Amino acid sequence: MNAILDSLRGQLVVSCQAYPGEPMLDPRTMSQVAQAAVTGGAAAIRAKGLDDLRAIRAAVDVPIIGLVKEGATGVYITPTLESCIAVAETGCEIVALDGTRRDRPDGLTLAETVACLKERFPEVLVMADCGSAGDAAAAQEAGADIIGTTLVGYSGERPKTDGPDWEAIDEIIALADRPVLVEGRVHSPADAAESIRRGAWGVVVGTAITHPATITSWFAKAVAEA
Ligand SMILES: CC(=O)N[C@H](C=O)[C@@H](O)[C@H](O)[C@H](O)COP(=O)(O)O
Repeated sequence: MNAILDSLRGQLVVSCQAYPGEPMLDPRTMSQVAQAAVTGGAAAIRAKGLDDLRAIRAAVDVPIIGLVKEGATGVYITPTLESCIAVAETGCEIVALDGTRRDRPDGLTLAETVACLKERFPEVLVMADCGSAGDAAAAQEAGADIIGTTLVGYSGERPKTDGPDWEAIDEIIALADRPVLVEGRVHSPADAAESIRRGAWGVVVGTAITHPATITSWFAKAVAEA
């Protein structure tokens, strides 16, 4: 078993991301958030953007799942081979990329993208962010090392549930012959634990740990409705 994959087994990964226009969109801030997450028990960090990735690489020793976002619709998570290479060059152990069956903007297939990235960075692992069980099956075939449920509810194939889409998650875990990281709307420790109980290799939590504006809105809504 690969040592990086081994280190993620049964573990929590924390996604540290801020979005355009937000005050926390700053590499130093994100590296501090990542350090705090590691202190709290994160076995790895997921992060986006080359500047954030470099700052986080300098601040933490745990594995990093890196990505870039190019736009916010369609295929936008590390969508091209060029963007995958740029992420790998920051020193990430794992490159996360769109793992759906949609056309990629550079015209390459997922299999071609994975093969070219691995030829250049043989040690790097590839996490395919999938939107359905169909995507997961295709991503395995294409050579991804890790299947992520990241895009379930965002790619048009599945409705966006309030919490994790357990039906899709169960299907993906049942068909996968390699590690599945449950990611997407895991909003509580109970959801995170449930992911592991259902057979996830690990679980990735973003918003509920690292996005104070959203967390605050949950509390503000509850207080307003009290
Ligand atoms: C769909 C998409 O673009 N997801 C992104 C992937 O990196 C991030 O915006 C999410 O925060 C991340 O997946 C973690 O999920 P959640 O924040 O729900 O715990």
